[in-house]
Amino acid sequence: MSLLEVEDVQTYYGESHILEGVDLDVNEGEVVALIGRNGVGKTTTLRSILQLTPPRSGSIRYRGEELVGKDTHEVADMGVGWIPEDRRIFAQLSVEENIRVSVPDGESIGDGLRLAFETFPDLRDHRTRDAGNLSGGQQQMLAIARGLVGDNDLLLVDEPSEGLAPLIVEAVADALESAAEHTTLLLVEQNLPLALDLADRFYVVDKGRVVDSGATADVSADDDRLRRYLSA
Ligand SMILES: Nc1ncnc2c1ncn2[C@@H]1O[C@H](COP(=O)(O)OP(=O)(O)OP(=O)(O)O)[C@@H](O)[C@H]1O
Repeated sequence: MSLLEVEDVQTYYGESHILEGVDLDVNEGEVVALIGRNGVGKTTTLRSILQLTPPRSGSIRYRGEELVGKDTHEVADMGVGWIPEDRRIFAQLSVEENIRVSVPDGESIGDGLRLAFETFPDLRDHRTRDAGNLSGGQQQMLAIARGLVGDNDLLLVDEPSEGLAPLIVEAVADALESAAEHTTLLLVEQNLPLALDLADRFYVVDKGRVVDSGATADVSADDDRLRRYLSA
């Protein structure tokens, strides 16, 4: 049994049929990338898993348990974390406070801070700064750190490199690699070389369906196999 099993998921926004039967699996410990053009349904796939936009039909099982029909907070409580495109850190809170509030009730805040700062030493250097004053890359690291200390076994990460300068993208990639030592990652990433570098396996989404998948070791970023789905 895979950690996450998505089967024939059909999701709508109103009457717009966005996901037309998405199938994918994520195994424990893996990094899996969802790739594809703008607007093909990658974010909607993550939102469907989280039950933020509940699918109209299909099945999404996490550790064998059906998520469709649950509330988002129940999915979160089961250990599925989300790092959305807009990162959603608390700009007015310090780096440390942002991490503290992500540690679930009953868990050790000290352990959470240790994990965050060991994984992202850069954040330790800025622990008292307001998160809103961090660079875009540091904010992304903080968002990932918050996901990590949230006691999540699966993190859904949406476009972590978006809007970041190339040097910062490298730092975020390192951060995701560190995160992957602790948790399973399902990653939406438009930056194909980055996605292939980070992930063990990929799924190509096009027009609301998975149209290709495989091991990242078997493809390269300039393969026609991938390019034909990714160029505009
Ligand atoms: N809240 C919404 N209401 C209506 N339509 C939406 C909504 N959110 C997204 N869509 C539409 O659903 C389709 C899929 O969007 P989605 O965000 O999943 O794509 P994506 O592959 O993640 O691309 P992007 O990188 O642009 O986010 C798009 O056509 C988009 O316009």
